[in-house]
Amino acid sequence: MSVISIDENDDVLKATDSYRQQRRNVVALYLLALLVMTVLFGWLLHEQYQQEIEAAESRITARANVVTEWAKGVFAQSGQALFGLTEILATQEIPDSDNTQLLQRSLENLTSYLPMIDEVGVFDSEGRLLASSRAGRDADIDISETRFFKVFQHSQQRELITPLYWSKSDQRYYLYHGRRVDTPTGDFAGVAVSNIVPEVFSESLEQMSVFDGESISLVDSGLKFIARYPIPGDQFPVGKQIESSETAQRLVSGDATFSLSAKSPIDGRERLFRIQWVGEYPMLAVVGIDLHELLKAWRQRALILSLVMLVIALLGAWGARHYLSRLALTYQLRQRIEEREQARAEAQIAAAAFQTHLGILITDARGCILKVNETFTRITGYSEAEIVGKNPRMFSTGLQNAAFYRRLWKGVIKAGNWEGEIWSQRKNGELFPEWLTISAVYSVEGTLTHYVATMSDISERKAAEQEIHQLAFYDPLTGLANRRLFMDRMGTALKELHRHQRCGALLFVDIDNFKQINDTLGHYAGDQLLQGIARRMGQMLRDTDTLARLGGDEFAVLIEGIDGSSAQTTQLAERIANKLLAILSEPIELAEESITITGCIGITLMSSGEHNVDDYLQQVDMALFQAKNSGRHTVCFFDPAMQAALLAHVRLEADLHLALANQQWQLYYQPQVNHHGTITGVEVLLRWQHPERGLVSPGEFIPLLESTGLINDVGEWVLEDACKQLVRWSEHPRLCELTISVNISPLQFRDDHFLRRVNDVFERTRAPLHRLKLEVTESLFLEARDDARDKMLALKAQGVRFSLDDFGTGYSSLAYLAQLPLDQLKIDQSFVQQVLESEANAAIVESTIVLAESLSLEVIAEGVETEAQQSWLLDHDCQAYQGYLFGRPVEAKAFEAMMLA
Ligand SMILES: Nc1nc2c(ncn2[C@@H]2O[C@@H]3COP(=O)(O)O[C@H]4[C@@H](O)[C@H](n5cnc6c(=O)[nH]c(N)nc65)O[C@@H]4COP(=O)(O)O[C@H]3[C@H]2O)c(=O)[nH]1
Repeated sequence: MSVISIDENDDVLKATDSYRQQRRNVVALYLLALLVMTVLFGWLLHEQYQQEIEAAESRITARANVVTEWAKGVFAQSGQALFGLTEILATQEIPDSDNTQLLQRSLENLTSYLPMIDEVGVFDSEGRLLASSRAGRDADIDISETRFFKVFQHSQQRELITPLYWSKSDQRYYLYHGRRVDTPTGDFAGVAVSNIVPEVFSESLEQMSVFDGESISLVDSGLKFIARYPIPGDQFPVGKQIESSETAQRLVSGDATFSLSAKSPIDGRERLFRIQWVGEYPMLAVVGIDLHELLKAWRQRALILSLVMLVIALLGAWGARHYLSRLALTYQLRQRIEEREQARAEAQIAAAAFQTHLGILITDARGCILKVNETFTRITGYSEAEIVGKNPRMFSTGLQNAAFYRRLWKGVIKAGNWEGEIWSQRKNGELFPEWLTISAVYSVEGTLTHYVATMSDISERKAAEQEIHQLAFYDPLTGLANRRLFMDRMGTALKELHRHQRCGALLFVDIDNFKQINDTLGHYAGDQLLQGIARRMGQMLRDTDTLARLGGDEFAVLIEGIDGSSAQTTQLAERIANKLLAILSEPIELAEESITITGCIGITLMSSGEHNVDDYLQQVDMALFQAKNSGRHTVCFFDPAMQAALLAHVRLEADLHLALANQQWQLYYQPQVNHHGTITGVEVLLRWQHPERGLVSPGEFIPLLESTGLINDVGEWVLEDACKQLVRWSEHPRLCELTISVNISPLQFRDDHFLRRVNDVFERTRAPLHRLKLEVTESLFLEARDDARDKMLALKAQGVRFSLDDFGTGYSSLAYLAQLPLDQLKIDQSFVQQVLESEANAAIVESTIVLAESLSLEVIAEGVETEAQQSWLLDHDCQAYQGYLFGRPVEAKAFEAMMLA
């Protein structure tokens, strides 16, 4: 499941993101469309509004023009009347106050034709009323102090109309229209004034037809109300001041004609006003149109448009919502499809996982088998149908006890799972090991629902492991434990010994002359022999003992857990060793031959905590070495003294390597005399001047030199030093006849390079070889006699002589002796020293002397210590001697001093 979850989560997240993005886009698109539509509709309404306003403006402007023209006509009529009057007065002279009747009648006639003029009067140049069209008008009226009169009196102004003017005498407003009256000479003669009644305007306005909401007003230059249609009523009488600061401002700023929107101070309705001066007269024509009325149609259209927009918006919202819900549905569907796909993929994976190389068994919480896979069937042989409903207990073999199963289920309950190796059984009853994993499955609520067991048949693996184990820890030939396992067991045994304060024994068994048997009878027979021996020893030993083959013919036995003293352990080990030897020596049939073999056994005892494995192995090795050195069919216990000796031996061996480089070798010379007691020669004897141990005897180190191969180098040094001595002595008259005998080890002699090395020495030293005697021992001729003989002959050809040392101790064949180019026989000191005491020795010495004589060889007796011995030897015709009686081995200087004394 986890394999696909990451990718699928990514997909789900991507799909969700995409869905949300789409949703955002749709909402944004809708809002944008709404905005565009609103802006469009707004713009449209605004345009229409503007058009309405502009149309209204045009209309009220036209109406204002008409009103203006009409008002101008009123003033023009008044002006013409006054013009005619003044013209008449100018030609006829103004009558004095006493003759005004004619003028008054003219004035009365004039007013009767001009209804808009309430009264016409003529004032003289002093401002006194001369005549009036109104009968009974007070003759004392004087206007000389008015600004109106003064304008005419002091300027050439011909005509003037006032704004509304309150007539105190008449208690009403007039618009006074004055015209200058000149004398025939052109001087100021007075003023003719007509009183225009403001009501004349309202009466005329009433005649005009107005639209709904339209108003036409006339105000004077001081914004006092003159006339209006529709009539405002009593609350707005003529002369009432109209409060409109905006209009006042515009007038002050000099605007002759303008429009403005304002609330009507008369009826309080919002209007668009057109205001313009009536010509040059102090009057304003104000045409207003009720905006509410004006925009009624526009508002209706706006309402309709808004409704349309709302409908469109709603439709758009519905469409968007629908689209979004479809989108959501698609998304949900897709999600469901994906979830289904995912579930299907998971189911496929689960199914694939179920069909794995592992056997799978599923039970319910009570352990009742619900399902198994094919691998399970393949491993156990049970088909699903055969075991569904059963309990897995049917597979238990009885090889695991109840405690094991208790631990198993404890693990499952505690940790949720358990795994381990367990024995199971197939349908055919065959038992097999399996690796079993049991896991408890819990629901989300934490209730145990199932157990899932996976298993793999590990019988092949176990067999392979067994084989590997066998190969790693057992000897393939005999089936016994190999060295590795033996070491391991030893380690374990030592720990056990330490823990329980017990004893044990370690035995090494070695077959005598196994190599010869192998070489003689062949390797197959050798293998059979080893197998036979292993079998016999195995049968003899207890199960608790470990028998191992360490390699070749080397067997080891580990005996553990002996509850006794070391003496008892020794006895037991010895008894076992002797039994083993007895078993070994029983005849065995090999290659159709019955052969009897022997062996040697080394034993070491193991007790608690004293030594480690290596120590015990070393000890038992020494014991075996000792046993082998002691001859065939021997048992040897490890002896600490033996270990000390061996250690000393090892150290000595190490020191030997340094001896030559450090010039620790020294030659001693022991005289050889003839029957007159004259020194005829010397035997060279090697000494080792050890820095710590002092002078070391050749008996200790010669065998070591031989075993390490160092004998070749050291022997060459001895020969060279002896040759140099010969050369030195040959130059001295009293020493020049002396011979020098040099001991040559058989190993040295047998070396392939022996002749070359010796010749090199001869070459280097130029020694007189006829005075050089090489002492060889009988053992030289045990093997490769011909080779030894050839080498002797080669050297003999150069004048070198040969003496056979230690004669009588070896196994020399007399017949062969005769063929060797010997010059001297040296009777071993063991015979010489017992010659007087032992008849046998005397007989040997005697016969040796006879033999030497018969072979024409010289004879010399070594180890002569007493004169009695010498006289016996002389009596028996031995005329050369060497021994303490004549001188001990000494350094060259001491020897020379003795010779020259
Ligand atoms: N008890 C007693 N001993 C006497 C008497 N006269 C001589 N000897 C000892 O007898 C040994 C004679 O030497 P060997 O038989 O060749 O036996 C020699 C010889 O086999 C070997 N050896 C000594 N030097 C050399 C050498 O340079 N090369 C080789 N290969 N072997 C040597 O070591 C052996 C022992 O040498 P050493 O200890 O020097 O012992 C010498 C010598 O000191 C006597 O009257 N009484």
